[in-house]
Amino acid sequence: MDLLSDLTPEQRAAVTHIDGPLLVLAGAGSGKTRVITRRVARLLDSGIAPENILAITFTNKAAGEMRERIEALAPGSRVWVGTFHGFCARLLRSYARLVGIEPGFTIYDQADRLRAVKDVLEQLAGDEARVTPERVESAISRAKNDLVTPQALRRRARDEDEGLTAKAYAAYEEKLRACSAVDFDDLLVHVVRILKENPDVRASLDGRYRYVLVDEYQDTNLAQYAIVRALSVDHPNLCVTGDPDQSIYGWRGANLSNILEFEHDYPGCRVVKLERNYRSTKNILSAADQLIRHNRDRKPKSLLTENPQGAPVNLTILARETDEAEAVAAKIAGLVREGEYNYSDVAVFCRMTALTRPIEQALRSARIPYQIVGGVSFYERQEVKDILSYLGLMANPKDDLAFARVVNVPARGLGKTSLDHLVKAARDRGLPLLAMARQADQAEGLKDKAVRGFRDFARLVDELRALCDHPAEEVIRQVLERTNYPDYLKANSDDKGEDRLANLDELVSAAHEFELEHPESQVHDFLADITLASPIDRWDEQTGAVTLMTLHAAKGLEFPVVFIVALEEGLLPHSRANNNDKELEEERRLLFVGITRARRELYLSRSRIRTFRGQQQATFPSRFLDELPLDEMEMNDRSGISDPQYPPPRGNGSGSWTRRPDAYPAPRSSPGGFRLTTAAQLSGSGGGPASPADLDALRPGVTVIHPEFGMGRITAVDGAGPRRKGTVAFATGQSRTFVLAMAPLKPLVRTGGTGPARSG
Ligand SMILES: Nc1ncnc2c1ncn2[C@@H]1O[C@H](COP(=O)(O)OP(=O)(O)OP(=O)(O)O)[C@@H](O)[C@H]1O
Ligand SMILES: [Mg+2]
Repeated sequence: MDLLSDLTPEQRAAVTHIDGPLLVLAGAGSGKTRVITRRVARLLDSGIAPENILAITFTNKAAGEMRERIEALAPGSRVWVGTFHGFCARLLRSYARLVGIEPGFTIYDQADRLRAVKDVLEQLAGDEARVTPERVESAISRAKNDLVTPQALRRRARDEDEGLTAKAYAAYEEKLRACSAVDFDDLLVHVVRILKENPDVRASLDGRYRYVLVDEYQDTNLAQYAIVRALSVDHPNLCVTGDPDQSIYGWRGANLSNILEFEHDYPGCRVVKLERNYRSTKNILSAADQLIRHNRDRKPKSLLTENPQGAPVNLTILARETDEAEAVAAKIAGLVREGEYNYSDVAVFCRMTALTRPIEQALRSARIPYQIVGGVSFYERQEVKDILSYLGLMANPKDDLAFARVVNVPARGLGKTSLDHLVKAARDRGLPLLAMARQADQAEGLKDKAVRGFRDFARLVDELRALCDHPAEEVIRQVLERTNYPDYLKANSDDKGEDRLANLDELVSAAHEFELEHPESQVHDFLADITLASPIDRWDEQTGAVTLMTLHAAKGLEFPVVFIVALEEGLLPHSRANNNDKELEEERRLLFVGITRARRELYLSRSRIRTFRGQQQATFPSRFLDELPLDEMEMNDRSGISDPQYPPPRGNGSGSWTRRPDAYPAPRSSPGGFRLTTAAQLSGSGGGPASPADLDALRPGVTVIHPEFGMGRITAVDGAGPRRKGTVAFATGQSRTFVLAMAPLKPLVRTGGTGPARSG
């Protein structure tokens, strides 16, 4: 196949550039990923050995696609293509001892890591801890990605909570070490250390990976940056591609300056810009372009395409989230019925996984096949995780987390108290739990029955461990048989029992497939492969199903038809981002990424009332909607409800977003409908203190409007009479407490559904 004929001159320049640093800086859908793939093929064509090439992509999914394309262009070549984490896991197996880790280390996934943080916090602070394990976990992750040590974090701590976080970080690190485990971030951090502290290793890897290619470079973090840099000193044949407008992982430590400073880091590097978009219609690109222009912290850049104008971008407003979901399902059914698209051409994106549930329900009742990317993944299901924990404990007898997970699964009469005794005894002696279980008779406070239980369990695990070098499939079958796990599952499941047994079969076939692909592999290879697989890897294009995923997971992909739902304040942008311009710009880029996934048709929607996490609330339109070219779009209000009047009468438009009054034409009447009206609208009063009737209505759970802070919900009410105070959580993310009798708070009241709507 001719590698160059279907490329533009700019793309060709990037593909044919062989030696020296190269930066491909280009907009969405302009062919960056295509350039990377072609360039690998071209390098091979020009005689470079496959083992000298390292191609890094953002997801395993992208890596798989790239491997396939390279296979088609250059059959049989063994180029290493994968994610940073996959690459580092591999390096670390070879060089683990250089950082004091055993090569048989276990990789802890997100859930394991949270479990470990919880244990550590409990140990340090008991029930007193004022910080949540989730926060500590993300602080640790952040610190690791910024290459900050526990000691350094401790020095930086400014208050008690931060001090506890730093202590927890140190204890967590110790725990991992004792369990001979590493977490996802460690994979990178350890490799950075190896490269830094061992010049000879660095030089030999630099020589081995002579040609390094990194896609989506705008989302690399400091550790990833350090790795790429260390591998490109003697052979700076580094090619990175990226689009600053698509940087959406800042919250996870990605650093945009890696790409912005590339020219400075690699002086004399070649810069190629790709200007033309090959993916989307003019209408879709125009929406993306207008939106992203609202980011101030950005170099101006236009998105151009020679593709057709296409259908206008559609924005539909529905009454409730269930209506929205049904509208999406009905539209998808219609598109497929008309014959132009298959289900697999369609994707539905939302800001958070929790928002997919109503969509799922609607698709199910419309009998539309769908697959979710990023929900509770197969390997996180309890029964699968149990069996994997047995495997983990076999492969790494120091894995205390795995021990604690399965010691009483199936039930062996080893409850929490017994385990606590064992943990204490193990800690006193500096032993792993499995080793302590072998000599459980020495542990203080254990009843005879528990001693026997622990020793039996240790014996079982030791017998199983003898099988460790057998193929994973056989090992799993043995574990199932010797633990009687299937019987336990049958006895302990409700109506899901069959599903759960089927999941175990699925696990056996996964192991079988893995062996076919990796004939020499052992149990820990299989485990590593599973742990590193991100949810998106289990997403299969061929299934003929609609894809449901978060905006974050959609990066790099493309679909003929895209729906983006729940475009509401507090969701997109996320409420967290409200008081922070940087985060707000990242939210805007997130929507930009979503929009630019669409090739031919784009449907945006929101609902006026949403029940989310158990709370029913009136919503505000996402501020980003006002930044779209509404006059070029097709607008469709099917809610039968008018927006609450905003800004309220005495407000001076101080909301951080503005609404064009004509943007969402409200229906004149809403027969049989349901309308939200503010008390202020009803009484015609301004923004002064609440009227006695309003005051009565100010109770927890009630949605209110404040002239300055906008919409919010009362979360708590305290005291009585004129000093009664209420706390309001605003849609902006702020929370404030008011003396209710003095505050200009207006409740949103529900009225009957007749008569003309007074919309704002
Ligand atoms: N020269 C070209 N001729 C025809 N189609 C092209 C050309 N270059 C790219 N494409 C197509 O345009 C689409 C977008 O390309 P690609 O995914 O490589 O873009 P990208 O820059 O990586 O996008 P993103 O920023 O979203 O990652 C793909 O379908 C690709 O096959
Ligand atoms: Mg790409």
